[in-house]
Amino acid sequence: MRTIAELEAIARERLDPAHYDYYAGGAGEEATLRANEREFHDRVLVPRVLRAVGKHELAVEIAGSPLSMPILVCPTAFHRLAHPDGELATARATAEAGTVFVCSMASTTAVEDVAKVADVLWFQLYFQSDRKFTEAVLNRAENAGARALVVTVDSAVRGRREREYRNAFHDLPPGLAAENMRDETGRVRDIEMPADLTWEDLDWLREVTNMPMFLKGVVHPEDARRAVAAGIDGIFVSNHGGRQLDGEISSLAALPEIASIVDGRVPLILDGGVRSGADVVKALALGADAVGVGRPVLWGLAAAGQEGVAEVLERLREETDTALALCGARNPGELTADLVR
Ligand SMILES: Cc1cc2nc3c(=O)[nH]c(=O)nc-3n(C[C@H](O)[C@H](O)[C@H](O)COP(=O)(O)O)c2cc1C
Ligand SMILES: CCCCC(=O)C(=O)O
Repeated sequence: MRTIAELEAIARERLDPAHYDYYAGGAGEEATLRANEREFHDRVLVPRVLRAVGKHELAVEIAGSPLSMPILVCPTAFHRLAHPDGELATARATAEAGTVFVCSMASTTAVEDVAKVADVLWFQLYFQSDRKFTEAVLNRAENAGARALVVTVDSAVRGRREREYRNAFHDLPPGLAAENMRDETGRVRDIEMPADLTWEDLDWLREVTNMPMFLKGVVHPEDARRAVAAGIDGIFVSNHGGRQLDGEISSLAALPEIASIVDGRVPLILDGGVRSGADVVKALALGADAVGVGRPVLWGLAAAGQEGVAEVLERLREETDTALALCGARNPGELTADLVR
């Protein structure tokens, strides 16, 4: 199995440089993008020994969805830029790995088609000010079989991504479209960033869907507290892979305080900078119930389609399995904060 770094190198050769930059890049000077990975390296594991870990397991359940391992695939836009099979390839590999695929609102394959090949499907939403349209998209996802809604809240406006400006990357190539943005006339709408979204709108969202609802992009402990009070079903502790607010706290650094405030009342998913099984174990030890991966999946997809995504997910599974046992834990729930310094 190739490493994630090897797959990224292949992806970089294969991709149009503007598309590689779109995937790889972050906002501003990319300080937060780098901090996400650095934060994992700056923390070390202090494993326990002699704990009879011969029978250990990785499966977890999050908001009623079964995951064969505490790793899910984050929503990322435009998979058909990476590979002609696009989201279908990613969803198939994720189903094979037995975990959750979060379909982006900005997928280049309609959520109904993704649902046909996915196993456990969640749907990510950018709230649109046209509520009728927003409700219609949610109905499409729910009717297709999505089992949870992930509302992205870290994107009141789009982050300033210098690589996109430099490459003048504004549009998808001909033939590709954000298929969930088609209205009843078949026209594809532009995706609006939800600048005026408030907690009250979340109440409305909960009325129009039965899916459990996650907030994605929370890093302030007070927002986590408020989310729990508002009856939210789970939180993605995330800075959008460093693509929104440059200078923002790394997601791993934000996690412990949020875990302490939430205190197990709702599941926490950490994303941003997860690149190895040791990273997964560190995040779980510091309070995450699962982690999400974004770019590694895109590198696998661009390098080798469905096979490449499968390679990334299997590598992360095997590394996590090894790291868990070497830390003296028999399941993700046995990973505790004292294992990380
Ligand atoms: C190319 C790309 C596109 C993304 N598109 C979305 C999106 O459509 N919706 C969303 O909520 N997050 C999106 N994200 C953020 C990811 O869901 C996730 O938070 C981030 O990639 C995690 O960091 P990592 O790439 O270091 O694993 C995107 C990230 C990347 C790299
Ligand atoms: C309009 C699509 C936005 C995708 C996104 O969230 C990202 O590029 O980070």
